[in-house]
Amino acid sequence: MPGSSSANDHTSTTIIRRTPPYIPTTLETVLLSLYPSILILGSVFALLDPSTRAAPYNTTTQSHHAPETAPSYFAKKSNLFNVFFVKQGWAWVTCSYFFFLFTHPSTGTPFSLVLTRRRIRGALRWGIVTIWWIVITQWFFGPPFIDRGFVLTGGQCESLEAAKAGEVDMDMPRLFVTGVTCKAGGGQWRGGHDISGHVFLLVLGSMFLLEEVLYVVLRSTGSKEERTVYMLDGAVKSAEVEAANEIQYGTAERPKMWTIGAKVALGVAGLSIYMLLMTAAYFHTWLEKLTGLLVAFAAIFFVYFLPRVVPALRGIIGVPGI
Ligand SMILES: CCCCCCCCCCCCCCCC(=O)SCCNC(=O)CCNC(=O)[C@H](O)C(C)(C)COP(=O)(O)O
Ligand SMILES: Nc1ncnc2c1ncn2[C@@H]1O[C@H](COP(=O)(O)O)[C@@H](OP(=O)(O)O)[C@H]1O
Repeated sequence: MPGSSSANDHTSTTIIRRTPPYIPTTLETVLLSLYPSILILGSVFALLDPSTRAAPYNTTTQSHHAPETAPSYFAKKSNLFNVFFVKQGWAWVTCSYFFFLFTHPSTGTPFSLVLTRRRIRGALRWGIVTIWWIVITQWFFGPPFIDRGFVLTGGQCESLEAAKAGEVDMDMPRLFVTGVTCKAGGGQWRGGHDISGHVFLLVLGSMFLLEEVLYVVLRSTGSKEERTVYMLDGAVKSAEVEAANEIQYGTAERPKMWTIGAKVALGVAGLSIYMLLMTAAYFHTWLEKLTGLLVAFAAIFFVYFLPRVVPALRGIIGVPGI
């Protein structure tokens, strides 16, 4: 019967009611509410903090006007965390994840390049979120989704100097230019809805790392955090029923689960969450932050929730730690 599973003994039948797979676990509920809370916290801070309110704000670039008048170090685009961490964000997520994947004892022999089932499935999940990151921020058969959305909602590249001099047809940039090439050419990217690329990348990258690392570590420390899945016959079971054969360790010889790889990945996720707070406080409108969040959550839903409901997808990309 969907929604339950039963265990028999000689005298009675115990019905175990399991939470449906599409309902987030306690950990996921905490994570899913953490992100909107951070965005609200940062935005409310910007509304209330006197120095942030007083600092001139440029609605075209969605940032504080000039570095000299920025209300904090983190309100400057040139801050080192932005330049070396967020602007290279996917490289940090990728490197820390593969370091974790190839050094954690639960996925295979640490520091060996042997491709176990868990490693292959982990790499596939990374591949899907990476394709999503590319489509949204880098390239989607031409300009990425963020730039296409900007143009579709009425935005364009305004190159005032060149237009004044009669050197450009103002309709051409509207069709062909991306946000990056527009700004690099001295134009102003204005008029449309600019989904926050920072919010998108920071939410996607950190939630990906947390989903991948926390379940592996919690599972191996015997946590009660249970994920459920639909089986092919519609029964709801614990995801554990599909766990790959693994070595059973005695208590004394159990390998360390909080490995350096797990700590580095959680460090990257933690710094991403801090930078998300800074982005929420000093950049973008409420709506741009919200759309960045929703576009990131779409991939998280596909990779971590849908496989629990669709066995065929789970058979390909699996569930972290299983
Ligand atoms: C079914 C699964 C199939 C699996 C196959 C998947 C194959 C995918 C291969 C693709 C290779 C990608 C390799 C990725 C490695 C890297 O990360 S290298 C690139 C590093 N670059 C970054 O990290 C840039 C991050 N920055 C941004 O995205 C943007 O600057 C921004 C933060 C979104 C802000 O944008 P602005 O325009 O500056 O506002
Ligand atoms: N936390 C942060 N720290 C510094 N700059 C940030 C930031 N969040 C956003 N920005 C800047 O605000 C602009 C819009 O960001 P996004 O659309 O990616 O959210 C980008 O400017 P540039 O494109 O001029 O670098 C980006 O660098």
